[in-house]
Amino acid sequence: MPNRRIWSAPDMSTWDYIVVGAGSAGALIASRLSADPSVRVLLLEAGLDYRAADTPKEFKDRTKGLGLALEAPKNHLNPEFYWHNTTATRASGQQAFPYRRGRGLGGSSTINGLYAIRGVADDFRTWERLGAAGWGPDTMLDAYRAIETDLDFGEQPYHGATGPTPVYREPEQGWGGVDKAVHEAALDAGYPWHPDHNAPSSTGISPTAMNIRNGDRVSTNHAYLEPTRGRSNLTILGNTLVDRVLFEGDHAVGVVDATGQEYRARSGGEVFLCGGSTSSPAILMRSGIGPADDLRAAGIPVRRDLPVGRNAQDHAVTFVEVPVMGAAQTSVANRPTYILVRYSSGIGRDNDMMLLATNHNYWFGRPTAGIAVSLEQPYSRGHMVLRSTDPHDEPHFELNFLSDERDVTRMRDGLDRARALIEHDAWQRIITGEPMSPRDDVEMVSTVKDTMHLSGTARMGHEDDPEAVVDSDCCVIGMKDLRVVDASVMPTIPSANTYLSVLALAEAFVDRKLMGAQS
Ligand SMILES: Cc1cc2nc3c(=O)[nH]c(=O)nc-3n(C[C@H](O)[C@H](O)[C@H](O)COP(=O)(O)OP(=O)(O)OC[C@H]3O[C@@H](n4cnc5c(N)ncnc54)[C@H](O)[C@@H]3O)c2cc1C
Repeated sequence: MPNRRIWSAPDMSTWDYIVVGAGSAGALIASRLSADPSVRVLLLEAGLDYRAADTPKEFKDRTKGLGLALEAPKNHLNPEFYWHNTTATRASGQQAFPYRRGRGLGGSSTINGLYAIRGVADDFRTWERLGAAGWGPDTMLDAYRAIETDLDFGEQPYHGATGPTPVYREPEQGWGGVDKAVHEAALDAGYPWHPDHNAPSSTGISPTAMNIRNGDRVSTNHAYLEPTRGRSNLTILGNTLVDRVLFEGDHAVGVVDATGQEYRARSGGEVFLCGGSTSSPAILMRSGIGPADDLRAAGIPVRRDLPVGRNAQDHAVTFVEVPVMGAAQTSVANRPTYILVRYSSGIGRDNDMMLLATNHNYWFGRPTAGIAVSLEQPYSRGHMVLRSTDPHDEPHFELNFLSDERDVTRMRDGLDRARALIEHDAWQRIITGEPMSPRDDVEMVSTVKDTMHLSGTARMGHEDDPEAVVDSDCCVIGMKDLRVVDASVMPTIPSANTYLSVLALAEAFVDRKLMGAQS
């Protein structure tokens, strides 16, 4: 696809805001900030700049993009839309594995699985408790409302009806046979039904919401950049791989890309890193901001000793796989899952566990169906390894899944719950063979997978907190005019797939910044 730039020879001298990364958070922020015609915004993106209507067909589809990303080898993936060399070792004893991120306008929102699930109030009470002042449940609820048009429950006071991102749930007629079996079995097991998992305090069985309209993906390129990219004060530059931040003293004054090209902010302007939880910490480290020992080992002069790349969290997932009749595997658009079950284990906060109906495992190249067990509030923590100072060298992550005994206990219990559901008559009507699942904890650890929801690698917190990288205004601690605003700054991963929470975080950040500018 050609790299289309609709601007002509912008004045590159100075900018009020330089936003690095046109993904989920970056697209929203650039779009909202450029609503003020008096400021000049530069949005730099490593991947393609393209019009939303040119999104490849496989990513518009509500099923295929997800399947392709999960386990497919590199040559099955549309090369322009992924970062290919980021890797992660999920758990002790496992091999390093490609860890997928989206590249190009929309970032991961162009390739993700479209689950549109909010975190729970308890998540944001925890953020505040960990020092993220002002990031509590009320702030996040306002932001969730602002970003969405809920197509099913938009009239409810806790939903939005005019935001850029549509949220849709497939009615029961469209579910697969496995979705229906999970629904029936879970009801009989005593899990409550709630038609809207995004309603405050909801728990139990719900249809999974998706950010689609008329069956098609709505990425941040569609929702935020397409309507605003014609603004004369917003310049989007694709194919621009940012290497590091430029400083004068403690002030960030711009960035430099991998070719050596510099982009400068005007005096008092700012740099926002929105490269996502794999890239923003790497840019910080290449800029001399990170754990001092790691920086010295990489030969990078230390500008500021901060725990960048630590605190890495993702939702770990294991499976009970079951051979089922072909007819039970089909659903509208052949999507693998329309039903989930959330519950509280008693070990974590509210809704710390999730079971996902899986109509088919074509993703993994196997003919089975089953139930995925997802640990929504891990206690285990991982970290980033910067491979080199070359910006083309993507980082590696040691995720350390199930390294905390509380995670092992909950995952073991989750597998038991999934196996119990499969004993139900509803399953016995569709099952054609023996269920398969990890036989013991060792097998569980050796087969656990990630969900590509990496968060927390530049954690928000109080500026005196030795574990914090940014303060509650997302400013890098000890530096000036430099902020990180993306999944990296989440103090703990929310108890849900991360996309809506990243958008809400970016939305709340812009509100906070604009309020600050007025006061
Ligand atoms: C395959 C996959 C499936 C997922 N499924 C779901 C799901 O179903 N539901 C859900 O809620 N969440 C899902 N997620 C997670 C969710 O999409 C992410 O948490 C969220 O989109 C992250 O937003 P972000 O802004 O932090 O980063 P991103 O959206 O990844 O944006 C980062 C942007 O920065 C750019 N960038 C990075 N480095 C540089 C650099 N050096 N210079 C210039 N640009 C740079 C990138 O190319 C990208 O465009 C999935 C993620 C993946 C990868």
